[in-house]
Amino acid sequence: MSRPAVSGARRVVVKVGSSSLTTASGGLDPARVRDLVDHLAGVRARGAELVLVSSGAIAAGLAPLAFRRRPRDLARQQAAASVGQGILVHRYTEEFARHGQVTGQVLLTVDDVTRRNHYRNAQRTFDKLLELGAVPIVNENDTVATSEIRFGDNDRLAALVAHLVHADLLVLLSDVDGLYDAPPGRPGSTLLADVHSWDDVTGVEVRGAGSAGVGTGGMETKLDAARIATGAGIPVVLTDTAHAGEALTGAVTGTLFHATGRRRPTRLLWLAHATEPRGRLVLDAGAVRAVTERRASLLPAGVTDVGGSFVAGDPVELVGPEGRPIARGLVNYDAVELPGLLGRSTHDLARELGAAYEREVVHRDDLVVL
Ligand SMILES: Nc1ncnc2c1ncn2[C@@H]1O[C@H](COP(=O)(O)OP(=O)(O)O)[C@@H](O)[C@H]1O
Ligand SMILES: N[C@@H](CCC(=O)OP(=O)(O)O)C(=O)O
Repeated sequence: MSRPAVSGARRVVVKVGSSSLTTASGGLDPARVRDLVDHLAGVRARGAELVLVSSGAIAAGLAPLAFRRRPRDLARQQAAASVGQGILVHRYTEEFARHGQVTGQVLLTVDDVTRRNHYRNAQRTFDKLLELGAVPIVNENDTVATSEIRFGDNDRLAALVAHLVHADLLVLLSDVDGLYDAPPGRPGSTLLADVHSWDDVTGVEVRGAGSAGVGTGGMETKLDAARIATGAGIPVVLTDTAHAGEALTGAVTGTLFHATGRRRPTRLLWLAHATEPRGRLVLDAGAVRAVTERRASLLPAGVTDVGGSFVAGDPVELVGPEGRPIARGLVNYDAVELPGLLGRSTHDLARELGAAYEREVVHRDDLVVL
C-alpha cells in the first residue's frame, strides 16, 4: 500500500528532533546522522526538493562544554547551541557530500516569518538554494533569540517553513513511530494510522518531551505543527527515523495527517497558531461586527480600551466588549500612543495630528479572525 500524497510530493520539508540524532548520553551520534542522511539523500535523488529542519544544536554542544545535561537557563542554552550548531551542520555537510549533495545553513528567528520584509527575504533565500540544487538545513537562531522572540520548538518552525517554501509534504521524524491514542509506553495504547480531521484526535492523550531528556516539545508541539501545516493544505507524516525511508517514499508507516485547509499568508498562520500576544485591544460591538463579518480593518473609533505593553508591529489580541478573544492582529501603533486616539474618527485624527494618524490600528491584511 502507498500514500500518493506522499510519494508524489515535489518539495518536501523534513524535521528531525534532537532525540533522533543523539546517543543515550546526549551527544551527537555520527552513525545516526549518517543513517538518516542515507534516507534523506533519496529525496533529491528521485528529483524532488528537500528542506531539512534539524534540531540538535544544543544537544551537540553539551559535551564540548562539559555540560552534563541540557541547561535550563537561556544563556547556557545559547552557548551550547552556538558550539553545537557548527558541529551539527559540519556532520550533515560531510554526509550529504557522500551522496554528491550540497547543503546550506539557514538560521531563523520569529521575525523572519512574521515581519513582511523578513519573510520575503527568507523566501528568496530558500528559493535560490533549492533552484541551485542545495539542501537548506534550518534551525532556530538560538544564539540570538531571546525568550520573547523564540519559537522554542522546531516542530512549529518546520510547519511554518513548509508553508513558506510552498512545500507539498511535511515529514516529522521523532523517536516515536507515530501518534498513539495514549503515551506509547502505556499498555494498550494504539497507533493512529490516519488523521482526517481534528475530531480524530479528540480524546488522544499527549505528554511533553520524551525520555531522553533532549527533546523539547513532546507530542504536543508535533500536533500543533500538524494542525498548522494541514490547515494550510500540507499533509504531514509523523514517524521515527527508523522508518524514514518508508515514510519518504510514501509507504504506509506512522501517522498521516491529511490536509484539511488551504494556504494563507505565512505571518497570519503564525499569528493564529503560535504567537504570544503582547497586548489586548477591547472593541465595541460595531467594531467586532466590522472585523468578523465584513473583514474590515480595525480603526481607532472602534477601540474602547488598551492593555499590555507593545510596539508597532507586535501581535495583539482583539477582544469583544465582554472580553472574549475574537481575532489577532499586528498592531500599527505603540501601546503608549493609543489611549489618546480611542473612539476618534481617522478623519479627525488626521486633521489634528497629521496624515500619519490616518492609519488603521490593525490593517485587515494583518488580522486573523479566530
Ligand atoms: N500520544 C502520544 N503518542 C506518541 N508519542 C507521545 C504521545 N504522548 C507523548 N509522547 C512522547 O512524545 C515524545 C516525542 O517528543 P520529543 O521528545 O520532543 O521528540 P523530538 O526530539 O523528536 O522532537 C515521544 O518520545 C513520546 O514518548
Ligand atoms: N533549536 C534547538 C532545538 C529545539 C527543538 O525543538 O528540539 P526538538 O524537540 O528536539 O525538536 C536545538 O537545535 O537544539
